[in-house]
Amino acid sequence: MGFLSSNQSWDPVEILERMQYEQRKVFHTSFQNKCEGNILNLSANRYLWGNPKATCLRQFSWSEAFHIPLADISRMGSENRSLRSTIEAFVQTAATLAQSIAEILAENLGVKSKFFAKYCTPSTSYLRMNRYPPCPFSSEVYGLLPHTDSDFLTILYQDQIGGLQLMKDGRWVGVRPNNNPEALVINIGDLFQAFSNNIYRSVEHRVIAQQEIERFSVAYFFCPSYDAVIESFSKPAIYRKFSFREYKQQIQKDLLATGDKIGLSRFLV
Ligand SMILES: O=C(O)CCC(=O)C(=O)O
Ligand SMILES: [Fe+2]
Repeated sequence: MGFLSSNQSWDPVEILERMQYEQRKVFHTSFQNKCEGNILNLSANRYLWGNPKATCLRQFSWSEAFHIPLADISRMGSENRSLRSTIEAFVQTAATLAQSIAEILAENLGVKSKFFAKYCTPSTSYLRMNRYPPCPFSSEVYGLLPHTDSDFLTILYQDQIGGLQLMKDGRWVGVRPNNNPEALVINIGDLFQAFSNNIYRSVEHRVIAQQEIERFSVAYFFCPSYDAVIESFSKPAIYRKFSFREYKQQIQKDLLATGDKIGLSRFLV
């Protein structure tokens, strides 16, 4: 048995180191390969770069990503065996953590809910590997445009470079990389904001581009199945109830029409 088949016993630091190594390897293949090859053999090529809707530098994200529906992991072939087993190990840990945090956050609202166990599973969630290449005009362009995440919560692992910022009391604040190599960033997403009736807020965040060095991060988006209905735990509800499918479709529609995600304000009562 090789090292990679024994991932059950990897410790967390090992998983994160492996993730960084594998991520570098796949991003450092040619642009053409990433764009045209569907190299991860997903149900559709989920390689993204920049922002197709940008009409000026300020609207452009100086980054590339693989956005992986976790239901597709089983499709990843033998040429990606080590990446796949690393993602599986990462997901196993992140999924357990996300489930516990979601339950604790719900209990804190006084809700003892089976919702997350029922509707949010590893196969309904997503993994996004991000790379931010060095940017010659880093003061004029974002690494990743300001946005909120369209999920319940996000578990993010960032390397030591820095650049992530979040909006706090009307100001952008840096989320500096932690010296602890196991540190993860937990982010509340739009769905928890709706579920908690604005008690928890989906944090707006962005990534600053770096001039000299590349940066990597990996995000686990804790999402429900498409038919799950998200509804406020208390009355009167600020947002009408909606299915996750409806939410995603509305975001796509708005993105196509305006170039921007409008998000929860579409669902105000
Ligand atoms: O790279 C980061 O630090 C943030 C990534 C992020 O916000 C995302 O993938 O949604
Ligand atoms: Fe994000």
